[in-house]
Amino acid sequence: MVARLSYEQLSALRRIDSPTISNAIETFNVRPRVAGYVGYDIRCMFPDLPPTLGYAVTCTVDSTTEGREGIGFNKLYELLKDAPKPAIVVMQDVGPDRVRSCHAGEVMATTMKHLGAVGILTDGGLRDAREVHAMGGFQFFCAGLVVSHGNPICVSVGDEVTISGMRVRCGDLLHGDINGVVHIPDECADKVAEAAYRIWAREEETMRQIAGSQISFSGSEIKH
Ligand SMILES: O=C([O-])CC(=O)C(=O)O
Ligand SMILES: [Mg+2]
Repeated sequence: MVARLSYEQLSALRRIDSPTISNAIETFNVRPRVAGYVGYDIRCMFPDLPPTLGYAVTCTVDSTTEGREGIGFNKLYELLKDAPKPAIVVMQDVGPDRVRSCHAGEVMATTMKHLGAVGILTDGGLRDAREVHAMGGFQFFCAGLVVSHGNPICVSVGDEVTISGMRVRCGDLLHGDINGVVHIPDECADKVAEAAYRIWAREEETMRQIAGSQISFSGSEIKH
Protein backbone atom coordinates (compact mmCIF):
# COMPACT_ATOMS: atom_id res chain seq x y z
CA MET A 1 0.00 0.00 0.00
CA VAL A 2 1.31 3.39 -0.97
CA ALA A 3 0.63 6.26 1.38
CA ARG A 4 -0.85 9.28 -0.37
CA LEU A 5 -0.56 12.41 1.69
CA SER A 6 -2.51 15.63 1.39
CA TYR A 7 -0.96 18.83 0.10
CA GLU A 8 -0.77 20.12 3.70
CA GLN A 9 0.93 16.94 4.94
CA LEU A 10 3.50 17.08 2.13
CA SER A 11 4.15 20.77 2.83
CA ALA A 12 4.72 20.04 6.53
CA LEU A 13 7.29 17.32 5.69
CA ARG A 14 9.09 19.64 3.26
CA ARG A 15 9.68 22.16 6.05
CA ILE A 16 11.69 19.61 8.08
CA ASP A 17 15.34 18.60 7.58
CA SER A 18 16.08 14.97 6.67
CA PRO A 19 17.89 13.96 9.91
CA THR A 20 14.86 15.07 11.97
CA ILE A 21 12.60 13.12 9.58
CA SER A 22 14.87 10.11 10.16
CA ASN A 23 14.71 10.52 13.96
CA ALA A 24 10.92 10.87 13.79
CA ILE A 25 10.59 7.62 11.80
CA GLU A 26 12.58 5.76 14.49
CA THR A 27 9.92 6.61 17.08
CA PHE A 28 7.37 4.42 15.26
CA ASN A 29 9.51 1.21 15.35
CA VAL A 30 8.32 0.11 11.91
CA ARG A 31 11.73 -0.92 10.52
CA PRO A 32 15.29 -1.63 11.68
CA ARG A 33 17.18 1.53 12.65
CA VAL A 34 19.89 0.67 10.13
CA ALA A 35 17.55 0.45 7.10
CA GLY A 36 15.82 3.00 4.89
CA TYR A 37 18.51 5.54 4.05
CA VAL A 38 21.42 5.99 1.62
CA GLY A 39 25.10 6.17 2.49
CA TYR A 40 27.51 9.05 2.05
CA ASP A 41 28.44 7.96 -1.44
CA ILE A 42 25.22 9.70 -2.50
CA ARG A 43 25.74 13.46 -2.58
CA CYS A 44 23.24 16.27 -2.71
CA MET A 45 24.45 18.51 -5.54
CA PHE A 46 22.30 21.55 -4.70
CA PRO A 47 22.38 21.88 -0.89
CA ASP A 48 20.93 25.40 -1.07
CA LEU A 49 17.55 24.04 -2.22
CA PRO A 50 14.86 23.28 0.39
CA PRO A 51 14.31 19.60 1.29
CA THR A 52 13.16 17.45 -1.63
CA LEU A 53 10.10 15.24 -1.15
CA GLY A 54 8.57 12.91 -3.70
CA TYR A 55 7.20 9.49 -4.62
CA ALA A 56 9.77 7.23 -6.27
CA VAL A 57 9.59 6.30 -9.93
CA THR A 58 12.20 3.59 -10.42
CA CYS A 59 14.35 2.37 -13.28
CA THR A 60 17.64 0.62 -13.94
CA VAL A 61 20.12 2.18 -16.32
CA ASP A 62 23.49 1.55 -17.97
CA SER A 63 25.68 4.06 -19.76
CA THR A 64 29.00 2.22 -19.85
CA THR A 65 28.35 -0.73 -22.16
CA GLU A 66 29.35 0.05 -25.72
CA GLY A 67 26.61 -0.84 -28.20
CA ARG A 68 24.06 -2.17 -25.67
CA GLU A 69 20.43 -1.39 -26.53
CA GLY A 70 17.76 -0.64 -23.95
CA ILE A 71 13.98 -0.39 -23.82
CA GLY A 72 14.00 3.39 -24.47
CA PHE A 73 13.68 6.26 -21.98
CA ASN A 74 10.12 6.93 -23.21
CA LYS A 75 9.08 3.93 -21.07
CA LEU A 76 10.40 5.82 -18.03
CA TYR A 77 8.69 9.05 -19.06
CA GLU A 78 5.34 7.21 -19.54
CA LEU A 79 5.64 5.71 -16.04
CA LEU A 80 6.55 9.12 -14.62
CA LYS A 81 3.65 10.86 -16.35
CA ASP A 82 1.11 8.54 -14.69
CA ALA A 83 2.86 8.33 -11.29
CA PRO A 84 1.82 10.15 -8.07
CA LYS A 85 3.30 13.64 -7.76
CA PRO A 86 5.60 15.13 -6.78
CA ALA A 87 7.90 12.38 -8.10
CA ILE A 88 11.59 11.58 -7.66
CA VAL A 89 13.16 9.58 -10.49
CA VAL A 90 15.31 6.82 -8.98
CA MET A 91 17.92 5.41 -11.36
CA GLN A 92 19.98 2.41 -10.26
CA ASP A 93 23.12 1.93 -12.29
CA VAL A 94 23.47 -1.65 -13.56
CA GLY A 95 26.36 -1.02 -15.94
CA PRO A 96 29.92 -2.35 -15.64
CA ASP A 97 31.66 0.95 -14.77
CA ARG A 98 29.53 2.90 -12.25
CA VAL A 99 32.07 5.63 -11.46
CA ARG A 100 32.10 6.61 -15.16
CA SER A 101 28.33 6.35 -15.63
CA CYS A 102 26.14 9.35 -16.46
CA HIS A 103 22.38 8.94 -16.53
CA ALA A 104 20.87 12.39 -17.09
CA GLY A 105 21.60 16.03 -17.68
CA GLU A 106 19.76 19.23 -18.43
CA VAL A 107 17.58 17.91 -21.25
CA MET A 108 16.38 14.83 -19.36
CA ALA A 109 15.93 16.83 -16.14
CA THR A 110 13.84 19.40 -18.03
CA THR A 111 11.70 16.57 -19.46
CA MET A 112 11.28 14.98 -16.02
CA LYS A 113 10.41 18.31 -14.39
CA HIS A 114 7.80 18.91 -17.08
CA LEU A 115 6.29 15.50 -16.19
CA GLY A 116 6.11 16.30 -12.46
CA ALA A 117 9.48 15.24 -11.02
CA VAL A 118 11.33 17.33 -8.43
CA GLY A 119 14.65 15.50 -8.60
CA ILE A 120 16.74 12.47 -9.51
CA LEU A 121 18.31 9.96 -7.12
CA THR A 122 20.98 7.72 -8.62
CA ASP A 123 23.99 5.71 -7.46
CA GLY A 124 25.66 6.67 -10.74
CA GLY A 125 26.68 9.96 -12.31
CA LEU A 126 24.79 12.96 -13.69
CA ARG A 127 25.90 16.06 -15.63
CA ASP A 128 24.93 19.61 -16.64
CA ALA A 129 24.86 20.54 -12.93
CA ARG A 130 25.09 24.32 -13.48
CA GLU A 131 22.20 24.36 -15.94
CA VAL A 132 19.97 22.13 -13.81
CA HIS A 133 20.67 24.27 -10.74
CA ALA A 134 19.80 27.40 -12.73
CA MET A 135 16.56 25.73 -13.86
CA GLY A 136 15.46 25.74 -10.17
CA GLY A 137 13.21 23.40 -8.22
CA PHE A 138 15.03 20.25 -9.30
CA GLN A 139 17.50 18.35 -7.09
CA PHE A 140 20.36 16.01 -8.10
CA PHE A 141 21.23 13.24 -5.58
CA CYS A 142 24.04 11.24 -7.17
CA ALA A 143 27.45 9.65 -6.64
CA GLY A 144 29.10 12.43 -8.64
CA LEU A 145 29.28 14.31 -11.91
CA VAL A 146 30.55 12.73 -15.12
CA VAL A 147 31.29 14.66 -18.29
CA SER A 148 30.23 12.11 -20.94
CA HIS A 149 26.96 10.23 -21.19
CA GLY A 150 28.75 7.28 -22.79
CA ASN A 151 26.06 5.00 -24.21
CA PRO A 152 23.01 5.81 -22.02
CA ILE A 153 20.22 3.25 -22.02
CA CYS A 154 17.21 2.43 -19.90
CA VAL A 155 17.28 -1.27 -18.95
CA SER A 156 13.99 -1.62 -17.00
CA VAL A 157 11.33 0.54 -15.37
CA GLY A 158 9.10 0.08 -12.34
CA ASP A 159 11.10 -2.63 -10.54
CA GLU A 160 12.38 -2.53 -6.97
CA VAL A 161 15.90 -1.04 -6.96
CA THR A 162 18.65 -0.54 -4.37
CA ILE A 163 20.49 2.77 -4.09
CA SER A 164 23.49 2.77 -1.74
CA GLY A 165 21.91 0.24 0.64
CA MET A 166 18.37 1.68 0.49
CA ARG A 167 15.68 -0.46 -1.16
CA VAL A 168 13.23 1.61 -3.20
CA ARG A 169 9.93 0.56 -4.72
CA CYS A 170 7.80 2.62 -7.09
CA GLY A 171 5.58 4.89 -5.00
CA ASP A 172 7.89 4.96 -1.95
CA LEU A 173 7.94 8.40 -0.34
CA LEU A 174 11.50 9.80 -0.25
CA HIS A 175 12.83 12.84 1.61
CA GLY A 176 16.27 14.32 1.04
CA ASP A 177 18.54 17.31 1.61
CA ILE A 178 22.26 18.04 2.15
CA ASN A 179 22.36 15.21 4.74
CA GLY A 180 21.17 12.45 2.41
CA VAL A 181 17.97 10.67 1.44
CA VAL A 182 15.58 8.73 3.66
CA HIS A 183 12.52 6.59 2.88
CA ILE A 184 9.41 7.53 4.85
CA PRO A 185 7.52 4.25 5.50
CA ASP A 186 3.83 4.14 4.56
CA GLU A 187 2.88 2.91 8.06
CA CYS A 188 3.79 6.20 9.70
CA ALA A 189 3.98 8.70 6.81
CA ASP A 190 0.96 10.69 8.02
CA LYS A 191 2.40 11.02 11.56
CA VAL A 192 6.07 11.75 10.86
CA ALA A 193 5.79 15.55 10.59
CA GLU A 194 4.11 15.86 13.98
CA ALA A 195 6.71 13.57 15.59
CA ALA A 196 9.48 15.62 13.96
CA TYR A 197 8.13 18.87 15.41
CA ARG A 198 8.11 17.24 18.88
CA ILE A 199 11.75 16.17 18.40
CA TRP A 200 12.71 19.67 17.33
CA ALA A 201 11.11 21.11 20.48
CA ARG A 202 12.94 18.57 22.67
CA GLU A 203 16.30 19.21 20.99
CA GLU A 204 15.84 22.94 21.34
CA GLU A 205 15.13 22.54 25.06
CA THR A 206 18.26 20.35 25.48
CA MET A 207 20.44 22.91 23.71
CA ARG A 208 18.90 25.72 25.77
CA GLN A 209 19.88 23.81 28.91
CA ILE A 210 23.41 23.25 27.57
CA ALA A 211 23.77 26.96 26.79
CA GLY A 212 22.49 27.83 30.28
CA SER A 213 24.77 25.24 31.97
CA GLN A 214 21.75 23.68 33.67
CA ILE A 215 22.72 20.30 32.33
CA SER A 216 22.88 17.28 34.56
CA PHE A 217 24.54 13.97 33.65
CA SER A 218 22.70 11.99 36.26
CA GLY A 219 19.37 11.85 34.40
CA SER A 220 18.60 10.32 31.00
CA GLU A 221 21.28 10.16 28.35
CA ILE A 222 21.79 13.16 26.06
CA LYS A 223 21.22 11.91 22.52
CA HIS A 224 21.32 13.54 19.17
O1 LIG B 1 22.50 13.37 -23.10
C1 LIG B 1 22.31 12.71 -22.07
O2 LIG B 1 22.30 11.47 -22.02
C2 LIG B 1 22.14 13.42 -20.77
C3 LIG B 1 22.22 14.88 -20.91
O3 LIG B 1 23.27 15.46 -21.04
C4 LIG B 1 20.97 15.66 -20.88
O4 LIG B 1 19.92 15.10 -20.54
O5 LIG B 1 21.04 16.86 -21.14
MG1 LIG C 1 23.03 17.61 -21.65
